[in-house]
Amino acid sequence: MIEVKNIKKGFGERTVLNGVSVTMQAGKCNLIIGASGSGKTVFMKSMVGLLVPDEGEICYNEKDFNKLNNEEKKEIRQQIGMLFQGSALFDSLTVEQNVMFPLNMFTKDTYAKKLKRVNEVLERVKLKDVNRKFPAELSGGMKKRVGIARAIVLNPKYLFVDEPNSGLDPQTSLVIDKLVKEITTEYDITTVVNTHDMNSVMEIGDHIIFMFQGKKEWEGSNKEIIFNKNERLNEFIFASDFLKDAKDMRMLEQTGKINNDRDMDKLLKG
Ligand SMILES: Nc1ncnc2c1ncn2[C@@H]1O[C@H](COP(=O)(O)OP(=O)(O)OP(=O)(O)O)[C@@H](O)[C@H]1O
Repeated sequence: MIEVKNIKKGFGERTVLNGVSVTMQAGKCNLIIGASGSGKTVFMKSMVGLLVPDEGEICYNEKDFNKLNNEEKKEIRQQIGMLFQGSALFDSLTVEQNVMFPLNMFTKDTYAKKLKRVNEVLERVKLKDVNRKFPAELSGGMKKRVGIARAIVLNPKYLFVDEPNSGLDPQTSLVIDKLVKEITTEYDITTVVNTHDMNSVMEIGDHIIFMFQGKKEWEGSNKEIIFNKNERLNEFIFASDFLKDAKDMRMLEQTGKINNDRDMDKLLKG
């Protein structure tokens, strides 16, 4: 369980996070949305311990991460998988070596055991015959899948994903979203995703946190977001492609019918 309690973080004069409190839902996809510069990345970096908040607590199982000793921090870190923007694979390492990297760092397993695990997770993300390839030889979507394989290789309890769809076409984005959602449910992971992508919000957003100027402005589910009455959130979502879907949903509510052939079942599924 991840509980964020009133965290504040600034750089010099600039306050970036201004008292954020939220509980990430266990075994669900928790999405952080908000305009560029609203503090999403700083928030995520604070949660994984890459940044130390000026005030407040980031609690894993009710213990403040920043008050743990090094050994205890290492234990939590081992339970955290991360998928960075752009996948952040090591260019000079093969796919197999990239995915094996966390196992080399955190385990003393034999090579054979590590290789077995690497192949298991590559299979899970539906990648075959890529062990010997280098990242430069892969498509953007394949790189993301390698990144996901690496993020789950240690069987994490927590998965942090920064902008999973950046640089991907809509079709590939959907595949990656689906994979993140499936893995979250299958392995009972608490997943936190930073995203700009409103399609992701509808597809995988079990719990959505809307950030505005360093504060949590709204939180709710992907069904609640459609009919929300928060002005700032509506301004944000109406500036995106989501507008069309949200308008359709409202019309459906008001008139009982929609004026185009969009797949409402798909939009409503949760
Ligand atoms: N290390 C740093 N030093 C100084 N300022 C920083 C630092 N990291 C982030 N900031 C500032 O904090 C603010 C929030 O940045 P952050 O990257 O969290 O935004 P974001 O919501 O993730 O934006 P985007 O969607 O564009 O990635 C920005 O104004 C940024 O310039």
